[in-house]
Amino acid sequence: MNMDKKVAVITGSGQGIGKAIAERLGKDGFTIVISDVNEESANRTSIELMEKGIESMAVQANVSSKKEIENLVEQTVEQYGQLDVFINNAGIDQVDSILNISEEDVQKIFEVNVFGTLYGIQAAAVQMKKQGTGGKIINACSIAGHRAYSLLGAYSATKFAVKAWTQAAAEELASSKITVNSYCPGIVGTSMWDRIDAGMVEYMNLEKGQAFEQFSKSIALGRTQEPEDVANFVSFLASKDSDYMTGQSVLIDGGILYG
Ligand SMILES: NC(=O)c1ccc[n+]([C@@H]2O[C@H](COP(=O)([O-])OP(=O)(O)OC[C@H]3O[C@@H](n4cnc5c(N)ncnc54)[C@H](O)[C@@H]3O)[C@@H](O)[C@H]2O)c1
Ligand SMILES: CC(=O)[C@H](C)O
Repeated sequence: MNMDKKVAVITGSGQGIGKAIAERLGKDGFTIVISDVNEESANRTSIELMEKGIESMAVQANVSSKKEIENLVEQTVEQYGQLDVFINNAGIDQVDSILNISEEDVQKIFEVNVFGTLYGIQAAAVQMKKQGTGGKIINACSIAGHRAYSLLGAYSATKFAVKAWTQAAAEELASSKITVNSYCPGIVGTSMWDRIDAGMVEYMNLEKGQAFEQFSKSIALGRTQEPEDVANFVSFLASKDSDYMTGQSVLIDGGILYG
């Protein structure tokens, strides 16, 4: 174990954007803790990183359990002695109309996207304050945290909440030299968009892939986003170069929304 190396935890990093962030931060020199509710994908991704020469371990954790997130931080510190960057990347989607959405579904998406992000901020901040070394907490927001989309009402509400956590936590933790920022991707071709497309085409009577295609037309740069496009920006947020930035939820969407 190299105690000079910084340690980053990424939730929901068994696949998709989280996995790309893990790979990028590993290349940047971080020791990486892969965490996911899906134990198999977490283990597989961690092994892939180690095969690339990146120091890594996997911890299965469901972000909607405060206890499991506290345990994730404990295991990280037990293994590597410190926590420098905590990325609340895990999130789930949901496609439904405002009139149809059920209490159970709203509860479920808020438990993961809103409560889960809060538990991550809390557990990471407690450890970083104990260390007295400062740190960086980074959250997954979205274009849907800047404007709400029809059929994505509950999802959008959760991402507005992530933006609120980011601002409040940034103010409260600044005196401990802990910064809190969010990345707000646009349309990234992961399994999340496969599910959103499937849900939307059913509602709108379209063919498979057409909802993704229609949304993608709004991207000024003319291509959909790769997980690596997001990871490149998160690399900056996790680095010293972002030290003077806090409380921001930054659009990284190829030019869909401006502001
Ligand atoms: N894909 C996009 O276009 C897009 C755009 C903007 C924001 N985002 C956000 O980026 C993040 C990652 O999205 P993605 O596209 O990679 O999604 P994805 O569905 O491909 O991957 C999400 C990962 O999170 C894990 N996960 C789900 N629920 C969990 C829980 N309760 N606890 C721990 N892990 C859990 C899944 O097992 C999976 O590995 C999400 O927060 C999402 O809202 C995605
Ligand atoms: C999934 C997501 O956050 C946007 C709407 O693409």
